[in-house]
Amino acid sequence: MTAPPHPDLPLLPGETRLLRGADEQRALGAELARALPPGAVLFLEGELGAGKTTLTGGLVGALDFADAVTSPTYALMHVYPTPAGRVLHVDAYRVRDPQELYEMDLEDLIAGSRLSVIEWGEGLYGDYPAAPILRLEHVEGDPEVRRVGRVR
Ligand SMILES: Nc1ncnc2c1ncn2[C@@H]1O[C@H](COP(=O)(O)OP(=O)(O)OP(=O)(O)O)[C@@H](O)[C@H]1O
Repeated sequence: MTAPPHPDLPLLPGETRLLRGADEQRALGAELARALPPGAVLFLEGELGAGKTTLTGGLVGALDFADAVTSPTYALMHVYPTPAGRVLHVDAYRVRDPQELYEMDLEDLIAGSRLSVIEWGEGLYGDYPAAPILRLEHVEGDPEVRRVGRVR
């Protein structure tokens, strides 16, 4: 939790990228997977269809996990056992009480994972100050593009 911010990420804080098509979205996920160290957390914010699952698919794929990645919306958490270590994919959107996350022993799960991707985890931003936050957005007038910005 006291890890320094990650200097080698493809996006700097405040920077934004336009990604055309799911392949570019996956490619950013792959870059992030390579840059983030073991135990790191990546926070994602983005409406329905903004590309969170696609980006996570690229991230997990870069760690040599070939199976399909699906949205964790109905499961709260998916666990992908990649050869590089476990990747957690958590959707905290419907978790109103942060206590619920603590009761899952999330902190220990995160510490023992290669990477943890947490959607809508603002209740945890303070606990993981070094973790980057990405905001994924649709681009008005162009359904073939997504905007990805690093908020922190
Ligand atoms: N950069 C991009 N450009 C164009 N289309 C994209 C891009 N990234 C993802 N998509 C497409 O957008 C659709 C929704 O993507 P995805 O399922 O990843 O969104 P999501 O944020 O996970 O949505 P949900 O909240 O429903 O789980 C998919 O068809 C995907 O191929």
